[in-house]
Amino acid sequence: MSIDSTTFRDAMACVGAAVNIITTDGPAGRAGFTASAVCSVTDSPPTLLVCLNRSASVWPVFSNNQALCVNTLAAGQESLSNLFGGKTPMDERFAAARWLQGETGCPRLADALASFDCHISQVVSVGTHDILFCQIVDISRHPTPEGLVWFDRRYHALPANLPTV
Ligand SMILES: NC(=O)C1=CN([C@@H]2O[C@H](COP(=O)(O)OP(=O)(O)OC[C@H]3O[C@@H](n4cnc5c(N)ncnc54)[C@H](O)[C@@H]3O)[C@@H](O)[C@H]2O)C=CC1
Ligand SMILES: Cc1cc2nc3c(=O)[nH]c(=O)nc-3n(C[C@H](O)[C@H](O)[C@H](O)COP(=O)(O)O)c2cc1C
Repeated sequence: MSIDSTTFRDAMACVGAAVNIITTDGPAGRAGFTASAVCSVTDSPPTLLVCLNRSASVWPVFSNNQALCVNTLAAGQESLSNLFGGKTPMDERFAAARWLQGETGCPRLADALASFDCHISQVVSVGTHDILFCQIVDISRHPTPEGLVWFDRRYHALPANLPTV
């Protein structure tokens, strides 16, 4: 059975995922984009993966810099996610938030739920996307996390503590 992309996307729309801003800086310059296709791979060595469409304007920058920071967004950062979700000039994207510099030199979002500073250790191309395997060199976390999930084509806030029933 062959599955068309609308059927695939409609099904994927009901698979909830965290929302992340992936940033980079280095010889090819600074860039960032929003990604929900982010996943833990292994804890030895600590590794995650990020799927990046090769047609995205940011692709050559990530491809050349070989380092990135995965900034997982918190509730309240929906507009920042939309800004990094495409079409907006890069300086405008970064002007909308406060950034620190990570160990790799990549921008770390000051108020992120968690930030994973990484070197890109391996790249595998599948269809339209590159899977970037990222070895983590530093992690920072927010003290009182309130999560954000992309589900059913919109954002949903997750409170820090669900009331007990
Ligand atoms: N993996 C990716 O490249 C993703 C891209 N997006 C893009 O963000 C925009 C808004 O997202 P939605 O309203 O959720 O759009 P949508 O209705 O096009 O997609 C629904 C779901 O399908 C998956 N998806 C969408 N485009 C994909 C792609 N090119 N390759 C692999 N999986 C894909 C994602 O899980 C997405 O949440 C769209 O333009 C979409 O293409 C969103 C999520 C993941
Ligand atoms: C919620 C959300 C999740 C996204 N997830 C991904 C993703 O996992 N991988 C990807 O390549 N693009 C993803 N995108 C689209 C990119 O953010 C967008 O293509 C990127 O900002 C590049 O756009 P540009 O070519 O206009 O710069 C997502 C967009 C949104 C709004």
